[in-house]
Amino acid sequence: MGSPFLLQPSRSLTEEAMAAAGQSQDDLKRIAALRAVELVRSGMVLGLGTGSTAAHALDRICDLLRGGDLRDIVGIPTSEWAAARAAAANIPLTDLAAHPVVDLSIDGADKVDPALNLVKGRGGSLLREKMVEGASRRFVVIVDDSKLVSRLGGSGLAIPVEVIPFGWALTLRRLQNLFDGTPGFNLKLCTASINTKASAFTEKESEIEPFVTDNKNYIVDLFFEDGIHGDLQAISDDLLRIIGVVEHGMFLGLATSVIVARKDGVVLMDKEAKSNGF
Ligand SMILES: O=C(CO)[C@H](O)[C@H](O)COP(=O)(O)O
Repeated sequence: MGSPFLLQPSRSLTEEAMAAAGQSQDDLKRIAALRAVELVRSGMVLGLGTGSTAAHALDRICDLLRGGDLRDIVGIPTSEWAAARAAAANIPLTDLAAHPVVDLSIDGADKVDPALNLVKGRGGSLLREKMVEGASRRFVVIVDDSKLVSRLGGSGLAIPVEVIPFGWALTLRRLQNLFDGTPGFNLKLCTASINTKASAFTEKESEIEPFVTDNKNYIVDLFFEDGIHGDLQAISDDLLRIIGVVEHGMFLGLATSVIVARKDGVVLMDKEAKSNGF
């Protein structure tokens, strides 16, 4: 996979660098989103991402529809949030049953490693995101450069795992067992309050209020002090083998390209140019 997915800038990088100078993180997210939306064509089936960066893409698509520059697109939302926002923007919605192949998905990420592997799902939408983006011909990730890491899972940022509520405490112990002996490993059930995390080993199942996903599941956050080491695909396989685990937030090999907005310009990466700009 190579140049077909490299985006051709509509403006020179120098001009873009000037525009980006002095911009806030949200401005950078918007710049990345606008570049991704340049790939959208009339008639496409679009995967609609979730989060503050994806919101900029949704807004831009809405503007293009309103101005008549885009026609006949349909969107598959990756969350209830995206569905509501797209509906408010008059983006016609569909689903994977009607459209099992998605032309283009555009979404943010929490972290991106040099191999274009991602951590996603801090908004709790990882399952639908992975289903829609995994069904996409192209999955374009939009980030500001704070999301770039040399290794997934470090810097206090968890890898979320979606689990079935039934017997969640047992599932959590199985997750603990999987990483027993891993230095700096910790895990917590994600609670409804965004700022508080319940320690699953010290509180009873009935006493905590878990965060509930769009699919009515819970999230267990996995923390690796120094990032996640080893064969990520093997770790993914091990996680998915645990009964009660539905999905996890490592998106391995799914991103076609990543658009990174930095203060000094925009870096476009695809699978062959993966070290560009890191
Ligand atoms: O995976 C996601 C939601 O489940 C988001 O794309 C990710 O959390 C990035 O969010 P933001 O664009 O707000 O920084």
